[in-house]
Parts: sequence; structure tokens; C-alpha cells
Amino acid sequence: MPETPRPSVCFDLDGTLVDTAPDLAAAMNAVLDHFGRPHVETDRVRDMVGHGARRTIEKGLALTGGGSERMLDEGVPVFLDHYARNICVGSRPWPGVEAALDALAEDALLSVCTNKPAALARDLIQALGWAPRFAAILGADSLDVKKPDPRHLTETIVGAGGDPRRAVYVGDSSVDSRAAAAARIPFILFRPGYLDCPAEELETAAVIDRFDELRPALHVAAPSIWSTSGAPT
Ligand SMILES: O=C(O)COP(=O)(O)O
Ligand SMILES: [Mg+2]
Repeated sequence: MPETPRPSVCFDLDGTLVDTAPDLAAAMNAVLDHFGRPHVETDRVRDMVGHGARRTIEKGLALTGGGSERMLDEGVPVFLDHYARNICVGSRPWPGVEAALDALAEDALLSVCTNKPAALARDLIQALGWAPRFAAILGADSLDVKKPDPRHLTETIVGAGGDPRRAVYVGDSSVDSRAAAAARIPFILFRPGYLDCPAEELETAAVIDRFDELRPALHVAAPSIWSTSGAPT
């Protein structure tokens, strides 16, 4: 009989593990400079993240006078170029994230499923000194589909050596919850992230407001794979 893999905990990146809004806002404002538009504030950009760079820029242009497909085609490389050169200037892990990842390192296979381009996700994770923590990092361009397609999530988990039937996904937005629901993977919402709709509208197995709540939430979300002590069964 093949050995049962350790439980998987897969994480979204922007807004879930890391508050990347300051650097995403700076990249957005580089695009707005390019088009002679006024800047947007970091807090507004928090509402524009989760569906990939193009959708983020689309929302920024809409807020500052409107956009077109041609402007998006022109704006995306400006955004990505600025962001790649300033990937971790103001981005910071949310409080308690590193302790939570440390506590899970022995017991679970950790991975990242993000709608950021994979190279940028890896660069950010590298800049934070986190590369050894994750057995797989899949971005928006890693497959021919991205979240909310469930395959993005299941292939991340499989790529980390895990089993999607013994997995939990932790994210901050509606695309994360939809991907998890379609993959039949319990979803834990990190509520302080870049939530794009009322939390009550999402399909969640648990909701956390701080990362020291993650361990008990894993048990609530997937009791069959985590014992009451929080250790995997
Ligand atoms: O870049 C984005 O729009 C979203 O990234 P996320 O999937 O890590 O939240
Ligand atoms: Mg997110």
C-alpha cells in the first residue's frame, strides 16, 4: 500500500500570507503615471487584487477615468516591469505568518497557489527568505488555467507531493473560495486580506482573523485529517 501523504496546507499569496498592497500600488501608480492619470491609494488597491495583474490594472484605470483593451495591453508590461524591480519594498508578511508556517513545517506539506505570475511569486517568496518552506509554488501562468479553476489548486497540491483529498486551502478572496469549492477542498478564509465581497457570501469551512487561529481552524475545516491536538492523523 502506498504511504498516506502528510496533510497539505496550500496558501494563497497576495493578501493571505503577505500584505503586498504597497508594492502592487506602486506598480499600479507607475501605470497611471504612464497614462498621465492621478495615483490611487494603497487601500484602494487592496480591493483590486486577486484575479491577476490585468484585472488589477483594469480596475485602476476604471477608477481614474476608464480604460480600453489597448491601454491594458500597454499597461500590463509597465506594471510587471515596475513590480519585478520592486517586488519586496513595502510588502510584509501578516503578523504571525512565519510562526504559523514554522509550526506546520513538520506536520504538513506546504504550497502556494497564486494568481500572480509564477516568477514574481517565486521572487517575492525568495526575497522573504521563504523558498525552503514550500514544496510547490504555482502561479497564474504555471498551467493553462488559473483560479477559480480547481485544477490550479489540485495541481499545486499534487506538485507538492500531497493528495487533494487530504488538503486545506487558505485564502482571502472569492476566487480562492470558488477554486476550493470546485476542487472539494475545505477553504479557510483569512478575513483581513483583500476580500472582494462580504465574507458571508463565500463558502468557507472556517474563518480566521489572525494567524495564531490557523491551527485550530485546520481541525475545524478538516477534522478527518487533523486530530484534536492539531497533529495530522
Ligand atoms: O495577483 C493577483 O491578482 C492575486 O494574487 P493571489 O492569487 O496571490 O491573491
Ligand atoms: Mg489573495
